[in-house]
Amino acid sequence: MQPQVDKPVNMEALKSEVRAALINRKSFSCPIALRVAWHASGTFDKHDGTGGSDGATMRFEPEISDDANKGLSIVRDMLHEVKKAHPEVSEADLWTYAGAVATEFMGGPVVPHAFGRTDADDGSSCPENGRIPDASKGADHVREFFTRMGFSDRETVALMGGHTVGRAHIVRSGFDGPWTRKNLSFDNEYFRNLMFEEWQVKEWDGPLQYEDVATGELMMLPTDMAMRTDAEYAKWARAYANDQDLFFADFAKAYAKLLALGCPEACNPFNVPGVEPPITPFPVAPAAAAPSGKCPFSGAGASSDASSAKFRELAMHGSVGPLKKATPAADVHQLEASSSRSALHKAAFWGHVQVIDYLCNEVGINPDVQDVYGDTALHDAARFGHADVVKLLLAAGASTSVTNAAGLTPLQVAVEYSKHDVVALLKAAPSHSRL
Ligand code: HEM
Repeated sequence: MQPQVDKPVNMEALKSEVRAALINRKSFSCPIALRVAWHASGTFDKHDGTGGSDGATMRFEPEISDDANKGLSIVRDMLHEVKKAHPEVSEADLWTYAGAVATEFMGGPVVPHAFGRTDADDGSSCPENGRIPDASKGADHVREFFTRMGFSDRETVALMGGHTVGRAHIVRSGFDGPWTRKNLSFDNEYFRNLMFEEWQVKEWDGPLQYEDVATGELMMLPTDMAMRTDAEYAKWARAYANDQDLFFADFAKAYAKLLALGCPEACNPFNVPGVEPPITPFPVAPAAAAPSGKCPFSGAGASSDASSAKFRELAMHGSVGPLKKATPAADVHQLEASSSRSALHKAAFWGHVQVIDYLCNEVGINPDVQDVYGDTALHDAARFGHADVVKLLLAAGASTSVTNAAGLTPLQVAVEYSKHDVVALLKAAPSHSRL
């Protein structure tokens, strides 16, 4: 078990540092932080007490390679500086805390959260893969998985309301599109869309998903549709569509319960005086088996051009097909006014290899443009360990010698974030500069 530093947590500083890590001029990462905390916790099995967020086991094999967790390790890197500044907070606590406060940052309810998780040393306490529900399945599957975690139907539907923010990405899950129009705001739009819009099967060459009949711009997964077609689930989905306060109250309790599953007693936020109890009690796991230790962007500012902003957004989401279609109408070199970030920066940040290939080799975007932090696309790719992106950027002639506002070259950034593959690539790269 990782050594714990015994010092009180400065909650005010921690919250504002997490906020700055998730909401800044590079990205608005609250939705993915909400999802990471759910995936870290949603492996819990009430029958034997295995799984759950204690141990931060998503850092290790096999959990790190579970298909469901594709693309999620980036959040750990986003929180790297916060972890460094707060050695008294375990990674396991930091991930769940980030999920809880991300909800609040997006305008959602305050989610009760308590510390006390520890970090495992290795993957020996990882649950087996396949414990996160499969989006292509129906109500029976959803009920089986959430009952295994210890949730009632009402709590399950409230938790599914997490899809009111963020979107699906073909490159991560194979699905595509947002559930809501205001997908960086936490509200009950997911339930209003699900229950009051008309939905049809989307005609495309991807997996089964649904689109709204009126515009085709919104989507639902098969598991989302189960919240409408299953009578018991639909009762709660309708209630939340009609009453946002009820949704907020139920989501806060259900998500708080989720984040504390399988964790030491200190992490149970409902033990804190004044915090309302969860809707149904915590599942009691057999003691012997209990694990011991383990949004403020887009905005092409003054030079605003909707097509160019759309182009950058598609690059950010890794949607290479639509990006190609959007190219003729866009000023592909235009930088986002608020951040000086190009489409290349945005794709490099999230590791979208196909988009980088297209932008470097067909569009010809200058890879050495620096954003407001002085970072080039190579700095962003190095920070998050996107080795394949680094290779493409180097092949496109990206400079290895540009320093960012912190005085660091891409190589120094990769060393700081322990991205060993990228360090090797950058050390082997011929040193050159276009500047
Ligand atoms: C039956 C259960 C669930 C299934 C099958 C499911 C499936 C998915 C899938 C396929 C995606 C798209 C990922 C991507 O392509 O980037 C996604 C995204 C997301 N999920 Fe779920 N999910 C479930 C439950 C939940 C719960 C309980 C929460 C939170 C309380 C949640 C929060 C999110 C968020 C915020 C995103 C957007 C992430 C982003 O924008 O990067 N999901 N989910």
